[in-house]
Amino acid sequence: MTITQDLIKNSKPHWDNYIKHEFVQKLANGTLELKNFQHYLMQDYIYLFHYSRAFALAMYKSDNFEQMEFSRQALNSILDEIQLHINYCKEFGIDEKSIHEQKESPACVAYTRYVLDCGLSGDLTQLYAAVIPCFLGYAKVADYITLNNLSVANNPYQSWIDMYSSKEYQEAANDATEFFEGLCKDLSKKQMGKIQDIFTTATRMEISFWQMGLDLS
Ligand SMILES: Cc1ncc(CN)c(N)n1
Repeated sequence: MTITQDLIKNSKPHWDNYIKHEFVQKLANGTLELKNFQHYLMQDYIYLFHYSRAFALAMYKSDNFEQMEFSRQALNSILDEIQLHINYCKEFGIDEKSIHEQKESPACVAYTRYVLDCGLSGDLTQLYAAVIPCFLGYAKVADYITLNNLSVANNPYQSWIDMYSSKEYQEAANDATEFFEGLCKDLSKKQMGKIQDIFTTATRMEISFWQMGLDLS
């Protein structure tokens, strides 16, 4: 069992509640109301802003150029994706002005500032423990939908599913996971306890993020 498989196992049942959340089920079967998806998408824009800050912090927390290069590439690809995200929002009837004018939801504040705090008060490995549930989790959500054939014909959210099932996203998630496992490999049992705690907390934050989409909170 890999380090990440072990972290996932120990974070159950939260991990399963994240991957199979009601928001995911509705997105897969096409019954998610547009207003819920729009709210989620708009908040995800803010989320991705702070997530980018987390990778900038990861560069600062790096011990060598190799580590710095990994986070630089991850940051570059998120920054490229932001424009795609804005275009994607437009397809779902959200204009750029309302994205910028919206208020950040409590779930988004809690999650993103938690991730940043892990990096500010901890080291690079702790910061990656907080971002891996996000990076890898969405690849697993897409796998869960596609491998179980949960998506329906003419699903309005198919492009979202396709984006996270894409070879590019899946490879990026695997690369980040491998990088994270490299950072963990010489940690003591006590240090791994802290990593588990962060990983599980970030997983619980992902559940709250889906719930925010459903509750329009
Ligand atoms: C909340 C959240 N978690 C994960 C992802 C996928 N990187 C995302 N866009 N937003």
